[in-house]
Amino acid sequence: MKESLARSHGSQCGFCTPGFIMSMYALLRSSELPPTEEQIEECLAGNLCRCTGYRPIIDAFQVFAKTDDAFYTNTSSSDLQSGEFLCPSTGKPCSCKSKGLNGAETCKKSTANEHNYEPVSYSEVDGSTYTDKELIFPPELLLRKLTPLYLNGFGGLKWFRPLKIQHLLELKAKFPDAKLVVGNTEVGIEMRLKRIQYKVLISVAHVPELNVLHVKDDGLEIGAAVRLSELLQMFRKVINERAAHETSSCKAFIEQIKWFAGTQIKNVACVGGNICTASPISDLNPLWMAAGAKFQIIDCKGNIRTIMAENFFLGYRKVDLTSGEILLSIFLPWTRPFEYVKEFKQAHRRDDDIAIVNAGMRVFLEEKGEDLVVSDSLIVYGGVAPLSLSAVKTKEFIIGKNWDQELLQGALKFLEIDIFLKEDAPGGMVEFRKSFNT
Ligand SMILES: NC(=O)C1=CN([C@@H]2O[C@H](COP(=O)(O)OP(=O)(O)OC[C@H]3O[C@@H](n4cnc5c(N)ncnc54)[C@H](O)[C@@H]3O)[C@@H](O)[C@H]2O)C=CC1
Ligand SMILES: O=c1[nH]c(=O)c2nc[nH]c2[nH]1
Repeated sequence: MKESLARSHGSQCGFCTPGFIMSMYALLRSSELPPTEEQIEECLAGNLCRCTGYRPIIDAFQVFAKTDDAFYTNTSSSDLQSGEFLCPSTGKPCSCKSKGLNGAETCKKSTANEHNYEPVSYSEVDGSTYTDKELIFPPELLLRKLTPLYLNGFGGLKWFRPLKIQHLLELKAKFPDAKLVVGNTEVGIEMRLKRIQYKVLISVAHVPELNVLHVKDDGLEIGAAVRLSELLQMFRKVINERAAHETSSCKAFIEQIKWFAGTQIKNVACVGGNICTASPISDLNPLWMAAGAKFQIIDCKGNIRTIMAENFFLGYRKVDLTSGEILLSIFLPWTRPFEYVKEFKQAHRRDDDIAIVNAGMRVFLEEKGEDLVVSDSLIVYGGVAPLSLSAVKTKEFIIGKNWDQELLQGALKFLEIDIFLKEDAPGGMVEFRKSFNT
């Protein structure tokens, strides 16, 4: 990997290089099959480079991708004699496949070779020529039995790691202002950069009730501590297994999680942390609201109440949770036939960037004679107010109307009323942001 990156001029100042290598290494080590080009791009999305640009870096790693060699030549794979190998660098049948990585005998016909560039073929780098494969992850760490933790830090800081919900609720009763933490992607920033001092921290990452991921008849139950990578995996699974009309929300979430953050962040950031932070530009909260999700909340005594996501967000980073309560789980209903959910995000850059404006939208249509009539809907915008904002008047306007161009033109007018940005609105770029709303 390092060699390929260097030969492709994918490293300049070198600062980002170890990160790129480790992301690629993690992908190769954890993939049973050669990764696709898309997976390679996805795994690098959390790494930033400010010197070379991404093209040479992507090029360097694409040699590890599973591709059909015939794409690069005029010869189709079916023209090849059985057992013949098509060299990815020359596009001609050759035997370079069987040679070693250090390359004395690798195919030398490439024109690129004149510039001392010898691309390595997948068979040489997928590890099949090595017998002693490295372990993906030390199994003893995976198998290690977790124990509850109680640690004391500087300045009287207390850190707890309960493993049972009952223990968590007892801690919450004893320390109502304790800060829960899972991925630490928000709390860490608050403590380090904003210098906020929390006296008591409770890691809820390993509480089983907060990690459930259940496929039910009417939807998906998602524990508040479920990491976004796990959720993404589950969404991908259910869209393959369930009727297409049921998973419109899941598809919208998949698309939005793609641009949420890099893999490293998605591996640790949890669903509940994103909801409870209630950031006005949260990428997922408009979707939970639009998709009709319900939140289950548990108090210190174990009482559970349910609230629609739509009613959970009260103001700037303010949610409907008392100090003794925590978010337990989220219920995402399957969509019905003629019910559609869509996501939207505009940022300065596609990968790894905070939204300027984002949205989640749902419409449920009913057949009335020849027409399709809007029976229910919810349109929610982020980045336009102190909280994820539901376009209430637009919803009222479109319900009961035929799904056509006239409805669209009328709805756009109501959106301008619902999503009103003052000239001095926090976040700036008012005209730019207005242009996305409609
Ligand atoms: N595109 C986006 O929208 C992105 C959002 N994020 C982050 O996603 C984060 C979520 O991930 P983590 O790192 O796990 O958050 P975290 O561990 O830093 O916790 C975030 C907040 O959620 C609270 N919290 C966590 N679980 C809770 C629960 N079950 N009940 C009540 N409150 C709870 C914590 O006390 C804390 O205030 C958000 O806080 C946000 O900053 C990160 C990257 C991109
Ligand atoms: O709502 C959020 N959106 C983001 O893009 C983000 N990045 C860090 N923390 C974040 N919170």
